Amino acid sequence: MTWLGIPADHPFGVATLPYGVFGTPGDPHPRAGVAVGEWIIDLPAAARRLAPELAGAVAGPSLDALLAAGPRVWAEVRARLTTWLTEEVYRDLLAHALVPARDAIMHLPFTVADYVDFYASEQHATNLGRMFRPGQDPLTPNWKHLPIGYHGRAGTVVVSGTEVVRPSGQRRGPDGEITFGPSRRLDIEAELGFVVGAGSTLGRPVDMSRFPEHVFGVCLVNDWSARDIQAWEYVPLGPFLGKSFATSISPWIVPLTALDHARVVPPARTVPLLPYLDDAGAPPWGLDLRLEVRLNGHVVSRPEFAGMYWTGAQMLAHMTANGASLRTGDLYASGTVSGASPDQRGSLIELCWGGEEPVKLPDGSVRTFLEDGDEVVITATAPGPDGAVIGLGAVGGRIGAAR
Ligand SMILES: O=C(O)/C=C/C(=O)CC(=O)CC(=O)O
Ligand SMILES: [Ca+2]
Ligand SMILES: [Mg+2]
Repeated sequence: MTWLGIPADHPFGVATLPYGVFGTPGDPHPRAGVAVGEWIIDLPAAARRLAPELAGAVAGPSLDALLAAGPRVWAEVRARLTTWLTEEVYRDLLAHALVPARDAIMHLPFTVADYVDFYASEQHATNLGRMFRPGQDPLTPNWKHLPIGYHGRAGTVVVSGTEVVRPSGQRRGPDGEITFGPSRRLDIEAELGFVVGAGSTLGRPVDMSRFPEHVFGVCLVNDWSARDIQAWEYVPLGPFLGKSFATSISPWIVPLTALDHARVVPPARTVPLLPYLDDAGAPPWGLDLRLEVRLNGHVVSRPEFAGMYWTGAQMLAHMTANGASLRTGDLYASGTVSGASPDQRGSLIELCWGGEEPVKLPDGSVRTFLEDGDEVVITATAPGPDGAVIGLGAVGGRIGAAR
């Protein structure tokens, strides 16, 4: 219980304590904050007064120093925050560092080093395979042997709320004609992002068991995708301009430790895995996260992360299996979270089946792909201790007309 008087089921209760970077109209300089209820704890201000030895780790205009500080410092900061919020003696001492969340302007929380996107949902991969590669096996032969991924564009990762300008590019029309112009099949992908804190040494693979030592936390990701540009350009080297124009992330990074109660055993593996990916009997890293995707305020999908075939720990091990090193600020996303039922699909191309089955919204409007002015918001929650709800906040973005 906290003296702040937050309802037990608040998604940003004391069991969550996510980290972000904020400014206020009165004090716009970006600084680290922790969301709790309807408040943000100004982390540098709190540390200066209550924990000067931690001030260096939470200083600066981003979370970069905290990410780099490593798991011992992450645990220490979180323990202090919990003490400050639950022990009455800190009420007056912390008061100066509390800022109303409604006043905050949120910034990109960390410097994105590399950005990798995986493809970990069997249902999504199957659905896309059917649409993009009709007549072939929807799952490629490698799919159950390794978590497929590609390197995306770190420099165009943007914070929730940033306008997404409709991309232009080459596309092939139904008659085979090649034209250049604004995408006509602009889509979303609802994903979970893993934020790397502590880096690793070049040449040394990172074992699955080291996942919590390197991954600081998670955020929500919308991997905006121009399906017409993608379909024409991606053979044989994979996604390029169809996805690099913008990738939105939620402003609050939920620490991995806040998801302890959400850990579940991932789906049964139907193909034997090589030792570096074999997680049978290992501490499970499936995550019971419930996502919601809203288009112009209407829920269009409720994907469940627990059904993802590959876990964040396996993705980390695979990403470094060749000796590639991790850097502070690396972001890797799960791939689109899609479930087995049609109302659990994490992209519009699946929800409208390539345009054949338009989605009807309760306000009478109909969508296949995104129109200018459309707004997409993805939220998620997970179970916490003692019935608490762990919120991941939201990632939202509105489509602006092509420039
Ligand atoms: O199957 C394909 O050719 C394409 C798949 C995607 O566009 C999905 C992608 O970015 C990975 C993912 O989000 O699962
Ligand atoms: Ca994706
Ligand atoms: Mg993208």
